[in-house]
Amino acid sequence: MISAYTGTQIREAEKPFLADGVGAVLMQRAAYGLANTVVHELRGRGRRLYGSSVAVLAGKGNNGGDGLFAAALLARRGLRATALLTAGAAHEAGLAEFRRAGGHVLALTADNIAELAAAAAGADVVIDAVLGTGAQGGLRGPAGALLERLAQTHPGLVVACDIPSGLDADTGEVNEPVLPADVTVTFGAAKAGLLADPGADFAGSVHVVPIGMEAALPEPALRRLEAQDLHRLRPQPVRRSHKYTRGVLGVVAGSERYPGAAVLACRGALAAGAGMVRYLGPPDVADLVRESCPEVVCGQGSSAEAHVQAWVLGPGVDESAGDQLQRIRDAAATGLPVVADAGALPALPRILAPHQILTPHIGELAALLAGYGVESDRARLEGATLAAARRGAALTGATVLLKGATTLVAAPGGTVFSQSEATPWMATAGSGDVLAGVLGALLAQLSGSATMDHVPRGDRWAAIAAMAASLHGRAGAMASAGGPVTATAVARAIPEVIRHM
Ligand SMILES: NC(=O)C1=CN([C@@H]2O[C@H](COP(=O)(O)OP(=O)(O)OC[C@H]3O[C@@H](n4cnc5c(N)ncnc54)[C@H](OP(=O)(O)O)[C@@H]3O)[C@@H](O)[C@H]2O)[C@@H](O)CC1
Ligand SMILES: Nc1ncnc2c1ncn2[C@@H]1O[C@H](COP(=O)(O)OP(=O)(O)O)[C@@H](O)[C@H]1O
Ligand SMILES: [K+]
Repeated sequence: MISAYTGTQIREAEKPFLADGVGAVLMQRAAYGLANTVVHELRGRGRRLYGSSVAVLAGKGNNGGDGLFAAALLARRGLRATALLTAGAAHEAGLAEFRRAGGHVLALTADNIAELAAAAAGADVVIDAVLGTGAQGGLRGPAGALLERLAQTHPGLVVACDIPSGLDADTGEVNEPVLPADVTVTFGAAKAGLLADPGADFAGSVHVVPIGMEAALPEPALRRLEAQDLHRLRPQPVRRSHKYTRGVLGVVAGSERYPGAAVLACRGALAAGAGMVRYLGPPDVADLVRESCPEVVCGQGSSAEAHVQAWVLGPGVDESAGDQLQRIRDAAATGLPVVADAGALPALPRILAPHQILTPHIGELAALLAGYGVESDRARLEGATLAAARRGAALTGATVLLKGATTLVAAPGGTVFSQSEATPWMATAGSGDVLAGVLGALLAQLSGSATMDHVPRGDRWAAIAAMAASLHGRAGAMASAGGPVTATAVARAIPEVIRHM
């Protein structure tokens, strides 16, 4: 599991070390980790260190200090190093060490922005050490103009020191201009803003460098499940399992207008190992489900009487599908774990509970929040997805799984998971229906299972949702292998992912 923290949490954890006078030691470790990553990345690109060049953009705080010490280490390993001081002043000890190592120093002013941007753009490596966790809002002064120009020139390898400057470490919100990094080397622990959109767009791959203060960290602000977590939490049939103990899932999905969504939700559920899938919906849609997935037991009855362990509600249900909406309301009233997707979102009661998992994309979340009287246009939410998911969970009382390039799962109690295994090829119609089915199958199998004892009680529903997002993302990435992928192919790849968990 990756744990991520706000900038404030990290700074609080560092305080006792600073009081003990070991701040400089932490900075040395940070700089060493940053320099090593640069070396590793250059070698990975087939470049020799000797004769390569590095430009460090250094602000006046400790983030600039990290960058200057790292650039000094690189200069001692044979790189031509230039420091661009973006704020007039610089970290004193860092700058002195940089000069001792033979680095060349330039000071940014309002008059030499173009010249310095060109100098940085010509370097093999740019280290962005303008602002770190001490940033207050967007970059002020000529540094902003420098980053903007540099971003337009697509410089060589960009390595962000701790976080890309201008990115909010707590929220992932972006104060433009931000220079997109190929790699972010972050110190002590990942920052939450690196693992939430739009921040994640600018972070590149994230390397965490331990600096010795990790034991002092509190509960993380955000978590990410990794392969070993999926392995630990995955449903496992035992020798005497039968289909009813494996978990029966009820699916209320599809309508005359969108029959395919029912098929895709069922495919996702079957692929993720439900013991049995019961489908409820209009006769024509049921026929299509039967033809596509003969394993599914279809009916037209009421959801109040169905014997299931969990529900998937809403994929492909539109507001004209009266019977389906009634089934959705009845299923939600059973008190069983529920996945509420698409057409189910507007049909639910106002006050919900954590075992009711809403799966909106950003547009659906905007509509949901508007229903609670929160004015929120889609673009604004896109700029602050972490806050949006949290808000949705807090207002509804449900667990909210916000779909996107990064999928966030927010529990009403405050826990947030972030999963990012998916590929943009998965932005294809029906792939969300498959996710709903996968999540439903996990709920049906895991809601009473002892495997979930590993997870604190308040986090269990969110953990199951995060697991579904991870499985779905991994399956999509595997099926895509860098090319187009259909929702059906995503579902088909799920068993393979589970097999290799
Ligand atoms: N603590 C430790 O021991 C360790 C910390 N570590 C490192 O330190 C980093 C945090 O360092 P930090 O606290 O010095 O803050 P930092 O991000 O450099 O920025 C503050 C400076 O920027 C300025 N400034 C702020 N906003 C601005 C804006 N919008 N536009 C322009 N300027 C702005 C602000 O100036 P002011 O606003 O106060 O005038 C101030 O001078 C952290 O990310 C990690 O890299 C590691 O070495 C491990 C050990
Ligand atoms: N750019 C992207 N990168 C990775 N995954 C994405 C991207 N865009 C969408 N997805 C994923 O694809 C799925 C789309 O779901 P959704 O929007 O509900 O589509 P549909 O309703 O057509 O099924 C979600 O799981 C989402 O996380
Ligand atoms: K930075």
